[in-house]
Amino acid sequence: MKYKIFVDGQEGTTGLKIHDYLSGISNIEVIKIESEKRRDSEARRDLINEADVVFLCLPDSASRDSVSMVSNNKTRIIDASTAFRTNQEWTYGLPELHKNQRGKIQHSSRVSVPGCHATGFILAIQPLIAEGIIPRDYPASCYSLTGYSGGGKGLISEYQSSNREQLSAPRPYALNLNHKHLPEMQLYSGLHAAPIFTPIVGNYYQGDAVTIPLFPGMFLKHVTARDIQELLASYYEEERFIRVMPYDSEAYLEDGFFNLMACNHTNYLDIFVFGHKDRIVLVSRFDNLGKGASGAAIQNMNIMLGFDEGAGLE
Ligand SMILES: NC(=O)C1=CN([C@@H]2O[C@H](COP(=O)(O)OP(=O)(O)OC[C@H]3O[C@@H](n4cnc5c(N)ncnc54)[C@H](OP(=O)(O)O)[C@@H]3O)[C@@H](O)[C@H]2O)C=CC1
Ligand SMILES: CC(=O)N[C@@H](CCC(=O)OP(=O)(O)O)C(=O)O
Repeated sequence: MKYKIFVDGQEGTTGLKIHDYLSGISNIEVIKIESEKRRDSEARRDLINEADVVFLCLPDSASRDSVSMVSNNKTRIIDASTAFRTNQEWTYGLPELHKNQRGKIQHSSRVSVPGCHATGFILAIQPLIAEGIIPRDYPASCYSLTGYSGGGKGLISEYQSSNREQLSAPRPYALNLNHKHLPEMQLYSGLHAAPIFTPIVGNYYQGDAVTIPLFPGMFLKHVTARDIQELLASYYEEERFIRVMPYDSEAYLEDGFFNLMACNHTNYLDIFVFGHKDRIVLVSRFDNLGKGASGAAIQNMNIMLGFDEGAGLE
């Protein structure tokens, strides 16, 4: 039997990339909406209820509308928006989070795809909190360097159609310190308070690196950067898409600089541990359109339908 798959938001950045991935997967039938009807509620309602799995690649409010259109017990939803990420009736689609998270995703009919920056932050810091190294009341902070495709069609068109000089330099944003990923960063990392998070968008299409500075003097146990690398490597040893890089900071730099784009066009997330016994920096590197969005959405579908987890992704 072929599973019917519908992508609501099929002509957006995330939706188009999901279609690319779906074209490499067997045992599915992709059902599409006529282009001119893609915002027509009745046409969307019909396809949503016909499909076995629906990807929502929409703004939050449109995602909520689509979920309210489901009128059967069969349709399973994978939502790329922020709308349901901390909703306890939904499953957070980060299979590597805990040993039992993959099983929850497999049996869930409502799965929320994590935000790109949140993915990088949580995967790097959560094991250290769970292992009792970083205290839950640690005053965490992080910044993220991201390509402009993370901002969807609007930001892509701004970068590609304008020659305003200020777009050539990296631009910090969310300086109100209320970025929409903070609630999920706090909830799934296990921290008591959200981190101070300042993302920075650069004049390149895709690729994201989340950097977390840490002071070992504030930890609950005496550990060095090398110990942290060993702990993370062991925590993610069996994970196919999480690669914890060996501790040897200089080896990862190209002429002294870090390459933000080395995970592009893959579903990998690489974790680096830099530093020593006094100062540590964790860096998560990934493709914001891969493990940060569409790749993660496909990985969740594969788990939910019992497919090979890497189907279409490798
Ligand atoms: N880009 C990224 O890296 C990531 C994006 N996300 C999330 O995924 C979701 C989609 O983002 P992205 O693909 O980047 O956004 P885009 O702006 O590129 O695409 C949004 C899509 O939603 C459609 N849409 C907008 N409003 C409505 C509406 N009222 N009814 C029906 N369709 C509507 C648009 O239709 P139309 O074709 O007519 O414009 C378009 O296809 C967002 O929630 C975003 O936060 C998550 C992780 C990363
Ligand atoms: C450059 C840019 O604007 N990036 C987006 C992140 C996109 C993403 O992962 O987040 P959502 O799934 O929550 O949309 C931002 O920082 O808001």
